[in-house]
Amino acid sequence: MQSSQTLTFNSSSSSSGTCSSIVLSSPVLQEASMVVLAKPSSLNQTSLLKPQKPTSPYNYTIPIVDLSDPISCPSSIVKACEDLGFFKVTNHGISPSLMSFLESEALKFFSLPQSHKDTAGPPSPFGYGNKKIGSNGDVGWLEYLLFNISSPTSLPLFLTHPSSSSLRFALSEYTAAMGRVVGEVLELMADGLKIKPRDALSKLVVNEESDKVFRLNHYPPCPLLQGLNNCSLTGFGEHTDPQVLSVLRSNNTAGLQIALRDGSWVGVPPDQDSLFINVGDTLQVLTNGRFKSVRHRVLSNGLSSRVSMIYFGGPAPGERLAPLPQLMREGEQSLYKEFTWFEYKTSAYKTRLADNRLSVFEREKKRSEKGQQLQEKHHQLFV
Ligand SMILES: C=C1C[C@]23C[C@@]1(O)CC[C@H]2[C@@]12CC[C@H](O)[C@@](C)(C(=O)O1)[C@H]2[C@@H]3C(=O)O
Ligand SMILES: O=C(O)CCC(=O)C(=O)O
Ligand SMILES: [Fe+2]
Repeated sequence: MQSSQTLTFNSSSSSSGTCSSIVLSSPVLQEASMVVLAKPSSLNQTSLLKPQKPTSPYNYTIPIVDLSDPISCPSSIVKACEDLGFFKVTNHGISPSLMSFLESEALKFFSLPQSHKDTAGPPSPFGYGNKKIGSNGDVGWLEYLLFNISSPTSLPLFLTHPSSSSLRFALSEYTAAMGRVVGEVLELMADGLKIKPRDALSKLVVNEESDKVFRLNHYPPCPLLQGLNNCSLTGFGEHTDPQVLSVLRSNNTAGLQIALRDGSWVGVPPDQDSLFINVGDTLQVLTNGRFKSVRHRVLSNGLSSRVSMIYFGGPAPGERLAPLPQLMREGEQSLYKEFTWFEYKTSAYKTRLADNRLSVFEREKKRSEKGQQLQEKHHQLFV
């Protein structure tokens, strides 16, 4: 087993960075003994640094769905969701100026003094967060703003201040546009799945009560990492998104990776003009596992700042979630016990980022199904 050494450092002097201490474990440091450059902080036991495999991060072609091509869209959406649970959307109609306006407003916020930003946190679960993700011990090299955009009254206090009016305006324009994109993609998906009504999926996430969450992530550069080859920093650890669909837009800084079905990781080339869609756990349930929620993470090389904005389209708290009957073949059993979105969220918030949040809702396989599976395995092995 590979041993790892520890380097704890402080980068609080970086112009845009606010992260303090992390621990490195890398092949580069194999020969080094423990080097402590700064006073350890509460996060110094967390290994955020990963040795990088020397393969090209872009050795896989991400499926592209061109929204201006209504003929090919439905089937290409379904294929991408079956193969990967992830795709890139072009010609989505969102103006580049709206995307860059929100990006610059987000950067303005993240450039404020730490003490100012801290007044908008800690996230519980909404608000400003720094390095800590969720409340169960996950950490990453990032700071973020998390908003519940389902109801205007749940916006954080700092956004109601006149000095935040541009950010508030950018957020409201952008999230409204994202709501329309999610609705359109889900209708095209229903067309591709050949199910009726067309809004069978979209109606879950576009109504008044739907649970809509929005996230602005800022991954600051990490100057002390520069020059360390083959190392990367965990910005956001691996996970699946809980909702139906998530729509991500980032600046042109790399870092996002997705897991293929065989568990290998591939880098997603950044493209600030496009949107990236993740299948979430809920869509996996609605399709009875035909679509899988995609595991993804953000690793950064510490060189430049990454800004991402993600819209998470979820159902209403009381919505009962089960595979859509229109998608079930004759005799097909649901893989999941029925549950409400409220029940799923309550359970999800007790989990760590990397956990499989659907496992508690999986149905126990019937004896006959288990027997059948064993027989199939036996057949594959010995025939
Ligand atoms: C560790 C956690 C953070 C998270 C809530 C959770 O307990 C497990 C799911 C996490 C996640 C991942 C996708 C989204 O970024 C997020 C907002 C969500 O809905 O589920 C986060 C949650 C969070 O950051 O609060
Ligand atoms: O910042 C990114 O690019 C991805 C972040 C993410 O997966 C999330 O916030 O759920
Ligand atoms: Fe995510």
